[in-house]
Amino acid sequence: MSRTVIRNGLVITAADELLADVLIDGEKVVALAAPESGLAESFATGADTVLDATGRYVLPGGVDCHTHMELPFGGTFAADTFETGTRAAAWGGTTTIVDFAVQTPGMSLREGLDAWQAKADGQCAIDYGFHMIMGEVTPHTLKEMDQLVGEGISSFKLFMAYPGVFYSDDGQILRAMQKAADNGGLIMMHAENGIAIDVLIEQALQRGETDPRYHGQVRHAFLEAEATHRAIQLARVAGAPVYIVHLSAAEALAEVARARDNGVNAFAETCPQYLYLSTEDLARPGFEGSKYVCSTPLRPEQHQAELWKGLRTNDLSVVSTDHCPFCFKGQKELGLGDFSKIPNGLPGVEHRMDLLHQGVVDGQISRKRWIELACATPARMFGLYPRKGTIAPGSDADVVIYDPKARQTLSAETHHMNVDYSCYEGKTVTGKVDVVLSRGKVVISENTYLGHKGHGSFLKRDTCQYLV
Ligand SMILES: NC(=O)NCCC(=O)O
Ligand SMILES: [Zn+2]
Ligand SMILES: [Zn+2]
Repeated sequence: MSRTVIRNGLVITAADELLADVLIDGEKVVALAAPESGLAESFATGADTVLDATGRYVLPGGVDCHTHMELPFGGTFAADTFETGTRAAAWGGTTTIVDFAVQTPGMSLREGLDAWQAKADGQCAIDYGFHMIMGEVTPHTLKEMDQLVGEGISSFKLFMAYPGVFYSDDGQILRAMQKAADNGGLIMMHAENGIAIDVLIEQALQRGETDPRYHGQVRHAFLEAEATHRAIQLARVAGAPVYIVHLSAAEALAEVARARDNGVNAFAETCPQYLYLSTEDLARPGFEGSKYVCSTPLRPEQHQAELWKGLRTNDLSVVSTDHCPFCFKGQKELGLGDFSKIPNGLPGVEHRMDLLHQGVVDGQISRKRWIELACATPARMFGLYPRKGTIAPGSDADVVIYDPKARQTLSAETHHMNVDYSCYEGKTVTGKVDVVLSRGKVVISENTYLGHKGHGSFLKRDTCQYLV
């Protein structure tokens, strides 16, 4: 078993900031020691690796609880495999992902889960877990939910959008929520009124409105708010918690805030794209806007201030990426002449820690809140805490040494995601990952990837640890 010491850094967790040495034995953190205590020196005599973090932050590895490696969508597949996507995550200081296994209608949850386990097994650079997308709510799949919770797949995504693909109606949603209330599962909701959106898509296309910007117009903020409200009320009736994914509209946030003010276990995440990008990007000339097509869609810029506020008040509890990359060439281009055929999703798994840190630099959130949103709360929400999401004795040694002063310019030329464009091309941010450890192993150092596929292990998760 190898020993590692990280010396003299500012250790930041959701709860504390302290100058400390971090002592790691094998895959686990064993202690945090005051630099003047002498503990690190004696530990270091037997240590294989001593890392100096002077002037830098020492952070828990990021937990990205919403990614889609290899997701089939609109006749194509998300361009990152588990190998390339988890490697890119590591480059950006994320050491855990929770991806979505997919149950295709007509198949069982088990078949879907087995297929996704096979895609990920032996491929990942960092640890990974799975949520289950329920393509169909039937008596059989409802029963399977119990088994999956017991196997560490303790969260289930349902869709109020995409009729004919993943869509569940209110009765199906209620049944799944009742089941979750019983077995401790957490229902994750894609909250958009897909039936109404499909009418608006048809009408827009009939008017000849085919450009990417119309994707944002038909997926109206009111239809996100309406679905969010409905999901929360259904959850209340079922007596289950609900987690709204990829929230982008201020109106939807208001629904979550209102429910939370009334003590409801309603939670929501947003994503960096909604904090930094807008309908202006969807309206870029030519077909450039297709690079920004995702659902829920980007909103007008004024929504961003509301989302940052939600992150401060905890009406938004998590920042995930919803990483779902499609190349511009050959994939986004499937929607040339018809915005509804553009595969939905943006690349982002590599940049979440940096883009949120930019929120610290800009005075939007504190350093501890940064770690709470990106590491601790996602770990708690999805049953991984304190193994993941913090630096404490007994935690996995998933640790990032972060330079808060370094400047970097984001670009497709330099990113590691398997996609031919960057949503943030040319954007300069302050802060950069220096060193990343995954379960005690250095996987990124001196601008070099030192990890390997297969290092990442499957995480059997507990149920949600975040209920009020
Ligand atoms: N969000 C998105 O546009 N694509 C990924 C699938 C989903 O999360 O709905
Ligand atoms: Zn979704
Ligand atoms: Zn998603």
